[in-house]
Amino acid sequence: MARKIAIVLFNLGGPDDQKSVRPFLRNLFRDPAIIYAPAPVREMLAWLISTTRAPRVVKDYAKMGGGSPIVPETEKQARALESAIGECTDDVEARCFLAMRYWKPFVRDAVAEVKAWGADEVVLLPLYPQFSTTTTGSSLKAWRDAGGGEARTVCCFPTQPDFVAAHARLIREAWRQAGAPENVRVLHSAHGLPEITIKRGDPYQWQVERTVAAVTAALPEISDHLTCYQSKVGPLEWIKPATEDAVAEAAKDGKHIILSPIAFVSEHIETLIELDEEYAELAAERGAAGYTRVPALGADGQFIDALADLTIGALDGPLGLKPPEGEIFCPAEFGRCPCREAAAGEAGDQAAE
Ligand SMILES: C=CC1=C(C)c2cc3[nH]c(cc4nc(cc5[nH]c(cc1n2)c(C)c5CCC(=O)O)C(CCC(=O)O)=C4C)c(C)c3C=C
Ligand SMILES: [Fe+2]
Ligand SMILES: [Fe+2]
Repeated sequence: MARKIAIVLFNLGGPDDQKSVRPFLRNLFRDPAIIYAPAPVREMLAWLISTTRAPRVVKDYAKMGGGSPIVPETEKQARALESAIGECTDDVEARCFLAMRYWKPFVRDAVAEVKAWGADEVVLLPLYPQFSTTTTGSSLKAWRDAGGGEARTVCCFPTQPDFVAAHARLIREAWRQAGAPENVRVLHSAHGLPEITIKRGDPYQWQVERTVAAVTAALPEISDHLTCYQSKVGPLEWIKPATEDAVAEAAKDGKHIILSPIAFVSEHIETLIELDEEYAELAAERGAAGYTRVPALGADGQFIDALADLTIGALDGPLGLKPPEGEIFCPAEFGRCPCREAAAGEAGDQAAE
């Protein structure tokens, strides 16, 4: 009988209609991985921020048909990944389950569905290429808290070769479709984080830089690249440069901007509204020579191959968390990356043998 492999795809989730915008935001701001404050203060802040932010954000979701496309987009990735695994392995029945952190289908729903299906093996595959305590860390904790149990776990994949090649190809295609302008600057835009999160040892920014270095190396025909960070929320200092400032600066320098979402793997509010509307308008206002947005990876075949490779690699490995690509470890200052914990665990096991 074929081995039943459950692949759990984690992402942030998004409201599916107008009335779920506020509770979705409330779930997000209640997360201790997002707001570092004692529970009563956090609960109060979550209520306050979601109540005041929702009316503005509802309008943005309305432009996308009322809700976020993140679940339908992840469903497409899930079906494509099931086919890809089926093509490269015998005796395996692979099924993907969606586990969204702040809206339906929730992580606890995925735990129940995986159990009901009767999986022989479970692979946890966060759809966040770069590890952050605010995303992957929070999702894996939610999995444990919901009684998901130990499973083969992909930590992150910032330099997975097919992932990097897919990004480079989509950037090259976008540039050529824009007429291959010479005065081009590629802005690799990642979701930002508060500086305090990085100071506490979050490896996200370091990993984003590794992704951009690898993608840049695969694009020798374009020499001008910049990494920047978008979607700032709240009063804290966030990591810089802000994408907004990078767009304005590139426009001032007379550049054609190619904007690539380097840390998102599907289209959602922050690509369709922030990149396609807000920054496109800013670029036009400031007189940029052009503005071309590279699509998110979505169900791109080469990206799906990357996910299949990560899944098969995880199945070949031990239970628990597998360091990214087996060997890349974040520097010691980023102690909150679980790849360091996994490495420390293995070293301990070897010493005990
Ligand atoms: C303090 C707040 C936030 C941090 C830190 C943060 C990190 C972070 N988020 C993503 C990916 C996504 N975020 C999305 C929406 C979203 N994120 C925040 C706040 C923080 N994110 C908010 C308030 C929202 C909702 C929209 C809004 O009010 O502006 C989404 C998309 C959801 C959708 O509905 O389409 C994604 C995906 C990453 C990768 C990340 C850190 C690495
Ligand atoms: Fe976010
Ligand atoms: Fe790491």
